[in-house]
Amino acid sequence: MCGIVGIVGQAPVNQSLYDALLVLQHRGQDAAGIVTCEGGKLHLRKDNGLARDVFQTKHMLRLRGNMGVGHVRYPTAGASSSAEAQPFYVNSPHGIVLAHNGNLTNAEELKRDLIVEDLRHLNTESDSEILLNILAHELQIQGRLRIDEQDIFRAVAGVHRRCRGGYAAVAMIPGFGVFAFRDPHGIRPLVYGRRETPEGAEYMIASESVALDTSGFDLVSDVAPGETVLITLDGQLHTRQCAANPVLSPCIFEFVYFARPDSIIDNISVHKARSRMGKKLAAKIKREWPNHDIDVVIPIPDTSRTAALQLANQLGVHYAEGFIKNRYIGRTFIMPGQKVRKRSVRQKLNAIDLEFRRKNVLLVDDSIVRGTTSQQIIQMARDAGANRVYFASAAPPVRFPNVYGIDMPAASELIAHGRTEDEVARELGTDRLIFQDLEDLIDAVQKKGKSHVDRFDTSVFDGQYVTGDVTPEYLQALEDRRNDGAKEQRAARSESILDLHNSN
Ligand SMILES: O=P(O)(O)OC[C@H]1O[C@H](OP(=O)(O)OP(=O)(O)O)[C@H](O)[C@@H]1O
Ligand SMILES: NC(=O)CC[C@H](N)C(=O)O
Ligand SMILES: [Mg+2]
Repeated sequence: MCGIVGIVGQAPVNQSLYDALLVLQHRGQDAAGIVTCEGGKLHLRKDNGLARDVFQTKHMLRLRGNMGVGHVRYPTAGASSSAEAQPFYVNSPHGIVLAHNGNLTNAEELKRDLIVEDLRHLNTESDSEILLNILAHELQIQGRLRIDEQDIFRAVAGVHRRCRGGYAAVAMIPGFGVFAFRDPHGIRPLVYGRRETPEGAEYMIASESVALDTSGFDLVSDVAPGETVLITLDGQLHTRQCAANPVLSPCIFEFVYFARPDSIIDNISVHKARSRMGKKLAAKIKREWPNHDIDVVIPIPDTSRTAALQLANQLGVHYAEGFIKNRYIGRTFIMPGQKVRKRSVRQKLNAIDLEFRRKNVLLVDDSIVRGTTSQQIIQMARDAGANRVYFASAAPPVRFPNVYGIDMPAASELIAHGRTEDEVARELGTDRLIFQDLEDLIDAVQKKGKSHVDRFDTSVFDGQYVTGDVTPEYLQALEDRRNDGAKEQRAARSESILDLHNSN
């Protein structure tokens, strides 16, 4: 997953872009970048690392201009080298900058077409560079010296015709404006908001509404699937549906894990969705295990807290924070490589023994993916003196790869792949394991049928991919290319940067 942001302001936007990236950091910890536009000139700073490390005062001072685009990266294609940090830039036509969240499923085919037919050069293995070049080509064939909003809408329509997969993107053209588009299934989230200033209105487009909140922008709307939202330099907003058959099917895993709880995605509060997941899980426990002997419910910080608290309330069981999280360690799931993920769980979480000693504990997590966290946490609970250690997951077992922007490329690395729930329980070493049912998860996110979203991408749970183009051969090739071993080998090769002048 990645976080993206774009702003058209009435004053310098560097600080607001930086602030937005800080609150979107949970979506990507590998690299960060900002491009601003000052008159006809673009200023770039991007590198590997967290936003707070990538942007020093000297960089911020150079990021001048009243519009700009920012990105925090969690790689799902190519390598994690700084050459693939975003935003990407392409010189022709007009100079385009782009930041992308998601993953294209027909990247290989597009790459071939770009090189052989569109005569374009690609310098990295990133699918985002492909997306940018498709956009550039579709704009180029409009053949206009002075572009207007119709040219942009036609170019994005071309992107939708050619690209498959998940893509929420923000782009910028010097002297023109910032525009954003969401794929025809709306798989990845994207919102925009408005802020009034004495000089006039300013707009921000971002992956999550929390970025708008913290910079004082009022949420206007989600970008609809297939829609383009364009803000010209003079502050005019234009929107247009650019896809032939848009069908909103957002990724349900955003609600389970990715998004911040204080965000609202497609009109659904992530916090409330997680609370309802806790309620549903409690109902399942009451139904299937009426005589349970749970003494205490303990969440695995951070993401599971909301669901765990509700679960405890519904069961009428004591809730305790038995694990303390080191606030200086980031999210472990989105770290690159299994070795660092494993080490980080232990550095990140430590048990308070007295909450465990001689008790039957129910540990609650939002999801079990590779099992890295749960396996270690169950052992830690035993070491802390727990009598029995039960485990509940607010999501169903993750059994299938994700192809739309979450780096779960290899089925063989998923602990529940090809295993029954009992086998997973044995593998994790828990005395009892309870998974949420998929219908209950959907119901929880859908506000019990009250939401306008009537379909989600639930592929990691049921193997049904909403774009309809994901074949077993594609999944096999993805697994071969991006399993942990292959990624390690790729990381060892250094890549060259061909880009705008990058401040250092
Ligand atoms: O089964 P696994 O492969 O371990 O993945 C699942 C775990 O990873 C995530 O936590 P993470 O530490 O990334 O972030 P959090 O602090 O937001 O919970 C998620 O919340 C689970 O705890
Ligand atoms: N997680 C994402 O959204 C990744 C975006 C893009 N596919 C990349 O690897 O940089
Ligand atoms: Mg977690």
